[in-house]
Amino acid sequence: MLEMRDVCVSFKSERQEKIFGHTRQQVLFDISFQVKKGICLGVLGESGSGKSTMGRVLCGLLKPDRGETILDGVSVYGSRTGRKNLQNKLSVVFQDYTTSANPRFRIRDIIGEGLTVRERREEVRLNREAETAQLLKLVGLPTEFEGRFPHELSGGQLQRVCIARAVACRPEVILFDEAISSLDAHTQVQVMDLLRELKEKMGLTYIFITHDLTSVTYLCDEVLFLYKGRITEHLPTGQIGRTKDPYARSLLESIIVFDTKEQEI
Ligand SMILES: Nc1ncnc2c1ncn2[C@@H]1O[C@H](COP(=O)(O)OP(=O)(O)OP(=O)(O)O)[C@@H](O)[C@H]1O
Repeated sequence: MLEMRDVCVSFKSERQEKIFGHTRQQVLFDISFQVKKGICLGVLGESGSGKSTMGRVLCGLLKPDRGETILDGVSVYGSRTGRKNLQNKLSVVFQDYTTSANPRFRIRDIIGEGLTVRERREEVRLNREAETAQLLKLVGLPTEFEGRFPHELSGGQLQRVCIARAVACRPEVILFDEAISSLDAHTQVQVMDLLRELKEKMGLTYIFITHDLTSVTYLCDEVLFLYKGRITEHLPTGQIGRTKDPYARSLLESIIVFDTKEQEI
């Protein structure tokens, strides 16, 4: 189980007052929630609400000012063991697949980064060729792609490679930060179907950060709303219509308006 307890984050503000020292802008306020194993938790909020900052705390990249992230009972920032535990169990897929895949690497080397993590953790030597072929198959890509460079793939195909890299180290949790946002609608659905399938097959837990309500309803079991750095609601996706969160309400209303117009046509 993954948990955040009373997490607060602030950044140094640009408007520093020399006489009184640095001023800080707080972006996360007492964030607490739990994600059970096998659940896909959607984190939804408007731009600047703190979603990516929360993601960075979750994946070990940003130590909070206060509070804790706990994975399977071990505090992530409390000790080196905590960070190792996180590195062994959590993978990340970012939005920008073009920069998160080294353009000079062939696809087999990109997937190989994930295999290296597994080799180190399990202290084994893997048959990389066979593993790469298996992973490409798993994400629905032809095995011949292993010799290609990133620019020789479409955006959707490259994001599948990034997903293959993320699952290559056999994680328990995958954090997706706007991972499908820059894909076209059709490819988004294909990638979400793939994510669903992988989750079932591998018993994975997902944290799915997005500003898109539709993808949350398609993929997530639970949804957490962030508004100006605070959690305003955490509820099962099936109950999303009951939300009182202002951002969620505005999103829901915009969808209803869209449906009405469609009917008028
Ligand atoms: N390294 C940083 N230094 C200073 N301020 C930061 C830093 N990272 C984020 N912020 C600020 O924290 C706030 C939250 O940013 P964050 O990227 O977490 O929002 P978000 O909800 O992910 O937005 P978006 O959907 O646009 O990516 C913003 O006001 C941002 O300017």
